[in-house]
Amino acid sequence: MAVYTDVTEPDLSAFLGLYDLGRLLSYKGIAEGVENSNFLLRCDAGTFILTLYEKRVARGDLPFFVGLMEHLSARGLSCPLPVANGAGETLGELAGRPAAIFTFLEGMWTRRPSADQCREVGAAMARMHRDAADFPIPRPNALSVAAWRPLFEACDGRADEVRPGLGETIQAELDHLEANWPTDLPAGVIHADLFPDNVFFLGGELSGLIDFYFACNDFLAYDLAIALCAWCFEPDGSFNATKGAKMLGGYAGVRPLTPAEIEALPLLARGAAMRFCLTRLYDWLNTPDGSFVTKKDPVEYLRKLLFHQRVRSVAEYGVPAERLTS
Ligand SMILES: Nc1ncnc2c1ncn2[C@@H]1O[C@H](COP(=O)(O)OP(=O)(O)O)[C@@H](O)[C@H]1O
Ligand SMILES: N[C@@H](CCOP(=O)(O)O)C(=O)O
Repeated sequence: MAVYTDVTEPDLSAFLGLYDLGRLLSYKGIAEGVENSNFLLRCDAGTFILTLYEKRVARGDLPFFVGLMEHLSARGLSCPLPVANGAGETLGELAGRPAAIFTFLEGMWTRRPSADQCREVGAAMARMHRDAADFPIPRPNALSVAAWRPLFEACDGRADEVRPGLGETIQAELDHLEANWPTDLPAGVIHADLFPDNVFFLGGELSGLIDFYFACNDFLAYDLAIALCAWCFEPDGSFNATKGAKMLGGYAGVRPLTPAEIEALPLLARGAAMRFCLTRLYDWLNTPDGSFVTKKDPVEYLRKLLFHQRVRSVAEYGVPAERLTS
């Protein structure tokens, strides 16, 4: 579930009074999501999403997230557009939380992505990178390589409760990643969580991207590495090279990769697998039993990490390097 904060009808009606959306017709909490409380709103003016920002989202970051969605929408990328109230403000306060209203995006996310959908996601990501290139607010990645060891240490030596030997594998991998992480790749604004549940499809076509709440400045190819992890493995844990080829080809068709990015991709993918293994591990160990939040399996990302550790070149993701450059 993701409704951590209750909203009463009088409070919501008063909040909506600041907007030009007509009367509140109905509202209900949305079960999906992890970070924030989301509600589906119906008003005279149509259907909208109300988001209440919860504790894990820093207030100081909200102008970056909301501003980025405005910026990308203005460039024609399909993503939620923050709705301004009568005073021209897109961020307000409701039920003691920062709150914003967004346009509703039609479509559904896919649980079993096809190879063609992987290609569409790769291309959409590249367009997002291009469209965000002149977004003026910076936000360093709070979950990049420097954050991984502290996150692991915050797990208090309990990794082996999840799987015997996991702690040792993570230690060794952190040593490798810290010693070898690139310092000089093309960088810009990345989504940083472009998983299947954050991409909507409608009638077979990609209809939009949502959930920009991990977006930040980092290496562009790291975003692609995250998506490779999230989209191109099958439920049995095997890597699907057809999907990998489509994803990388879709991206490079819009924004060709540099030779340095291509060489770094297996390492970036190891980092991506480590990042999601660690955040899931932390949540796994720290989410109380009986909580409404669905815990995500850290071992899924351990397996992906072990796969990427064996990859020697991008060709093993399904596509020869020369097809990814201009
Ligand atoms: N603009 C939108 N249009 C349609 N549905 C949305 C929109 N924003 C969020 N949702 C719905 O709310 C769910 C949770 O949103 P998300 O941003 O992923 O939350 P969280 O940041 O808490 O993970 C999504 O899976 C989707 O069903
Ligand atoms: N994609 C992350 C968790 C973040 O969840 P989201 O609902 O905000 O996309 C993971 O799978 O670990």
